[in-house]
Amino acid sequence: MNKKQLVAAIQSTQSFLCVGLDTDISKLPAHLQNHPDGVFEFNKAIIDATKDHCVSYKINTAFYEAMGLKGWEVMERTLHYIPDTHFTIADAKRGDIGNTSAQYARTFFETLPFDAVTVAPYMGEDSVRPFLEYENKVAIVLGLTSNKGAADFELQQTGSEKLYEKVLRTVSSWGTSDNLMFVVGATQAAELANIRNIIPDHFLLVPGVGAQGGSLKDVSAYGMNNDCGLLVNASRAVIYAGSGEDYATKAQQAAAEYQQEMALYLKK
Ligand SMILES: O=C(O)c1cc(=O)[nH]c(=O)n1[C@@H]1O[C@H](COP(=O)(O)O)[C@@H](O)[C@H]1O
Repeated sequence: MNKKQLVAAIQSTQSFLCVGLDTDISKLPAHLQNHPDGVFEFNKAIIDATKDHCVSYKINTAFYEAMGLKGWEVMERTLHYIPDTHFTIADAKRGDIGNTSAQYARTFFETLPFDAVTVAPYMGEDSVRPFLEYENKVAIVLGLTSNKGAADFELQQTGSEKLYEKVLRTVSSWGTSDNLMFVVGATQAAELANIRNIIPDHFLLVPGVGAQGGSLKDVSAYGMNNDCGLLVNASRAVIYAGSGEDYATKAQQAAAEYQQEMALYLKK
């Protein structure tokens, strides 16, 4: 799925919700704990329940890598279960010397046909470039993250600007708003107006609403552009909205609540 199709999906669904499939085996509802394919059954039910309320799914690879061989297989089946009307993100936060990044790009764009992968910019242009060489694929580069540690480097002043501002300005010159997006944490809404001055056209992947306390209202007020330009991710707040046998219904309700609020902001 490309940017144009994503914008059309946001318009028709009236949602810019990305559901995060951070499926933690220890948090599965009791009746799935001993199921031989519990993680996939859980993901399948969550996708069925939420697909009408969201436009994207983000699979955080850590939760699957932690399961070993079986985890990769579950991740692949989950990816193929997501309808192709939805934008798929591998949240893998990769980035290495050029030839290694090329293998990461192959992993997440060819072997596993995701639409996008999250990328760390620390190693510079040659580490990001291989992800930009694919048509209709997107590198989502970490800009200003949602965590406390964002203060350690990203928010530090480097000469006339903060480090994350330098990252946005420099990385955006390596590609286009078609093949690049940036991560900005919902907990960083105060910086969004400034971020929009630097990158007015790029989509932002915004994690940090729900469990991390970020405000959807503030993110929408300061982060939206003419294309919407936002994919707001919620993982735990949706997939663990319930913990019993009705977990999928509870997830649907949580996703529908986000979607209803998003529809209001899209109309503004
Ligand atoms: O790249 C990310 O997705 C990401 C960046 C960031 O700054 N903060 C952040 O929380 N994330 C991811 O977004 C998801 C947030 O999960 P919840 O806090 O449960 O909604 C997790 O998969 C995180 O790894």
